Amino acid sequence: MLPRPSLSLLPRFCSFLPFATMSSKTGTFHLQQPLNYRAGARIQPVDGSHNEEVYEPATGRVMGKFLFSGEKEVDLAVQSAKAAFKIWSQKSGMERSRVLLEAARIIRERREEIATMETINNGKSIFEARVDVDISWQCLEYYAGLAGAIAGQHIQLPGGSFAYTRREALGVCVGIGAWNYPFQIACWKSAPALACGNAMIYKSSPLTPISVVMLAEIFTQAGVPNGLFNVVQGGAATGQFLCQHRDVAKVSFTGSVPTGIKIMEMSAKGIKPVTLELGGKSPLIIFSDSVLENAVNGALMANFLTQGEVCSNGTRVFVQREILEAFTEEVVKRTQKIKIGDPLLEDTRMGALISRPHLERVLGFITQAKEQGAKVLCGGEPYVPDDPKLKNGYYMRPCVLGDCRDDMTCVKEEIFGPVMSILPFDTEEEVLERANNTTFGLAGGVFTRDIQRAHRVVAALQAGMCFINNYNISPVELPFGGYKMSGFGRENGQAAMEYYSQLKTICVEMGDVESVF
Ligand SMILES: NC(=O)c1ccc[n+]([C@@H]2O[C@H](COP(=O)([O-])OP(=O)(O)OC[C@H]3O[C@@H](n4cnc5c(N)ncnc54)[C@H](O)[C@@H]3O)[C@@H](O)[C@H]2O)c1
Ligand SMILES: C[N+](C)(C)CCCC=O
Repeated sequence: MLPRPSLSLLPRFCSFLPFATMSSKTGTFHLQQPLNYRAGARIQPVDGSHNEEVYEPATGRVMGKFLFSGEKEVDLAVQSAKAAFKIWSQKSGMERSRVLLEAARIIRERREEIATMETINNGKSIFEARVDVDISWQCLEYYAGLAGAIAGQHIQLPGGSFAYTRREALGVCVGIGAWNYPFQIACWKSAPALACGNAMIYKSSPLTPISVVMLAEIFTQAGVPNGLFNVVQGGAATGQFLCQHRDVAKVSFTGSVPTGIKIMEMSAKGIKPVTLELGGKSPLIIFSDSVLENAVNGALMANFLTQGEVCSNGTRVFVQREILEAFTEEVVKRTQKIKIGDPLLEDTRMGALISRPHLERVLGFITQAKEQGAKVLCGGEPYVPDDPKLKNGYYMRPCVLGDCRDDMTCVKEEIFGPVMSILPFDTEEEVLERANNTTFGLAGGVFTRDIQRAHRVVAALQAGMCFINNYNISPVELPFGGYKMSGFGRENGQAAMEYYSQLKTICVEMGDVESVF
C-alpha cells in the first residue's frame, strides 16, 4: 500500500518524460564516459591509484571501470573550483537563485533518466529512485528561494556609530557522500553550498560514482561557472587528499561513524568546519493506543526503504505489550507481501542490496541474532528472482525479528539492511530509558493517539530528527541531522545555510577616535 498523499513519499510533481539516450533495461548499461568532472567537462583524471569496477547490484554484472583520482587530480579540481568561486561569490543571491532554479528545471526534465541510472547503480526500486530525484530538485528550488534572502544585521552604537554583519561564503567546500542516496545526497550538499556562494568538489562513494556526474553536467547547463562544481572519484585515499587540502574551507560528510571520526581528525588539523551526517540505530515507539494500520505502515517505512539501507531507519521497534501480538502479526504479513525483484520494474518495491559483501554482512547479522536467541518471524534469507539475468544479484527477503532483547547485536549495531527488530515494552518511562540507551542519535519516532504523550516522548528522545505518527518522510524544508555519535550540523531547511556561510562583523566609527594611550 502507498503512503497517504499528505506528508508522504509521493512526488509533489510528476513529469513522465520519455527516456533519454541511455539504455534503460536491467543488465544492459555499459559505462562509456569518464566519471570525473572538472572545469565544466567530463575528464579522465591526470593521475590515479587504480581502476575500480562498478557493479550493477540487480545482476551482479560489472558495468565498467573508472580510475580512483590521485593527489594531482584533486589539486587541479581544487584550483579550478577556486577560480570559479571568485566569479560565483561576487554574484547577487538573486543571480545565483536563477541558476539553481534552472538546474532544478533540468533535473525535472531528466527525471526518468536520472532515476533509471540511480536504480541501475544502486539497486533500489525505480519507484523510490523517482522520489529521490523529486526530493533533489525540490532541494535546489528551496535553496534558490533562500539565496536571495541572505542578509546581515544593522546594529546601532552610541554617537551615531553602528555596525553591520555580512553573511559570506566559505570558499571551496568538499562534499563526500555515501552510496545509499547518491544523487540526493549530492543535491542536499551542493544546493545550500552554491546558494551561499561557495564552490564544491564532490566525491561519491566508489560504489555509486555515476549519477553525480549527471548533476555536474546539469549545473553547467544551468549556467554555473566552469569549475564551480567538480567531481573527483575514489575511496579513502582520494577523500583524504580532499580533506587535507589547504585550500579547502569546509567538509560536509555523509557516511559511517568510523569514517566520520577520521574526517573530523583530518579537518581539525586545518581548523576546517565539518558537517557530519553519520549512522544510526533509531527507536520507533508504538503505544497501544496507536491506529494499528498507521503504526504498521510507519514501521515498514522505518525499515524497508532502499532495502533497509537508510541512516535514519527506526530499526528498534518498541511495541507496547498489549498490542504486541496484533502488531507483529500484521507487520509480518505485510513484510512477506513486499515485491522483491528487478528494480526497474514498475511494481517492484524492494530491489537489490548494494554489494555482495554487504549482503553477506547483513545475513551475518541475522545468523548472529538467531544464535543470541532472536526468532526470525519472516525473511532473512537470500532471494533469487525467477528472471535468469537477476540470478547473481544481491537480493534478500526482508526480515522481522521477534524475541529480541536490548543486549543483542542486532538491536545495538547499525545493520543497514532490511532487518526490523521488535522489542516489547510496558511503560513510557521504561521505553524512553531503553530508546535513549545508545551512542547513536539520528532519528526517532512515536505512534500514539495521545497528543500530550506524543510531544512529551519526542522531547525526551535524544535524536535530531523525530517523527510523530509517521516515519522517514523528508520534506526539504526540514533540518535533518544527528545528536550524539550520529553527527552534527544540519542538512536541509534554513539551518543548512548557517553551515555553508560565515559571519563578518563590520564596526563603523562615525566620530573621533578616543585613544586610551
Ligand atoms: N546521517 C545521514 O544523513 C546518512 C545518510 C546516508 C548514509 N549514512 C551512513 O553512511 C553509512 C553507509 O555509507 P558508506 O558505507 O558509504 O560509509 P563510509 O563511511 O564507508 O563511506 C562514506 C564516504 O566516505 C569515503 N571515505 C571512506 N574513508 C575515508 C577517509 N578515510 N577519508 C575520507 N573519505 C573517506 C567513502 O569513499 C565514501 O565516499 C552508514 O553508516 C549510514 O548510516 C548517513
Ligand atoms: C530520505 N530519507 C529516507 C529520510 C533518508 C535520508 C538519508 C539517509 O540515509
